[in-house]
Amino acid sequence: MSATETIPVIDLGPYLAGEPGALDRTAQELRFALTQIGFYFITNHGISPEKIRSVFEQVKRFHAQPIEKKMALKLDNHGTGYMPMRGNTLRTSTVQAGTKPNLNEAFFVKRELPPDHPDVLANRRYRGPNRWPADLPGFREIVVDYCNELERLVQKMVRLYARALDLPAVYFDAAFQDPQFSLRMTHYPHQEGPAVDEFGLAPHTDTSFLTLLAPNDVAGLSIRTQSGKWIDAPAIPDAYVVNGGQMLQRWTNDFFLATPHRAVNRSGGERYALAFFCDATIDWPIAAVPTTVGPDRPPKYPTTYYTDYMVRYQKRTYDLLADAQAAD
Ligand SMILES: O=C(O)CCC(=O)C(=O)O
Ligand SMILES: [Fe+2]
Repeated sequence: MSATETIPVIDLGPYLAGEPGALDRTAQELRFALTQIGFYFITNHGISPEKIRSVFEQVKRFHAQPIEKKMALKLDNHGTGYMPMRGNTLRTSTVQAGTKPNLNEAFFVKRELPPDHPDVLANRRYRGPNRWPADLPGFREIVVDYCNELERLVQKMVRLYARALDLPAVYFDAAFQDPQFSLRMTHYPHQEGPAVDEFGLAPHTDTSFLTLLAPNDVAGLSIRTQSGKWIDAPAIPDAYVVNGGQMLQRWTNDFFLATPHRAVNRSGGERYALAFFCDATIDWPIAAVPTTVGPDRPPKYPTTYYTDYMVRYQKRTYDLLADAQAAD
């Protein structure tokens, strides 16, 4: 298989260990991955398999609750809480029109903010309090700890992004000091039959700067390569799958890709997924970095802000679904 039809594997070990030369060498691999494929695996990322396993256990535990318990935490306009099966108003396809509602249910958590945080008191959009299940002791601690760990990993990874863009290594440090993130804990039931327009998660691109998908024992993710071919992501033990989204395209003037992908569970059993979507600090202006613009390459996007963008994105995908239902 050619290099652009394969998801590359990037070993973060040497870079994270501070080996001389590893930063730039790894950044070159990242540059290839994000300009040619838009997806890559990372190994030796420092997140222990036990920790990952314990979060998967919590996801399973969450979704095993009775529907009334889950509905009590129904998704709010901060994007936190529970989204029921086929009730997917927020993540219908932005890539392929006319698909049925997604066959998954998901629970969303953002950064844990104290109840007296000014943004919480002001009811600032996307800065609301998390909606925790009342009867699952330990759930919150495990999930918050996992988010904290991934946040720290992203803060190390953005140095690779900076070097991959020929910028000083610390270029993104300030922007990612207090990153805006969302952890999506998804349950995909087994799907029967060959329905072509029904997906666990329909073809889409993420909105994020980067998404970290936890190592999954159950296959189901496919990505659309630049040649237009859908390829299945292999399950590589302990390796995260990483991809860029629409914000990364804006940061890089389309130099880095936001590759369409989808999920279908035909494993015969349940499938769970943990997607951590990460962006810069909520107020950071998102504009093409200097090395991606020039006289022959004007900026393609106006300066973007997370809140405005997400409000518009959610409205657009919601309207898409409303239109699709009206047409039924
Ligand atoms: O289930 C997966 O493997 C992919 C999930 C995904 O693409 C998403 O949540 O945005
Ligand atoms: Fe995705």
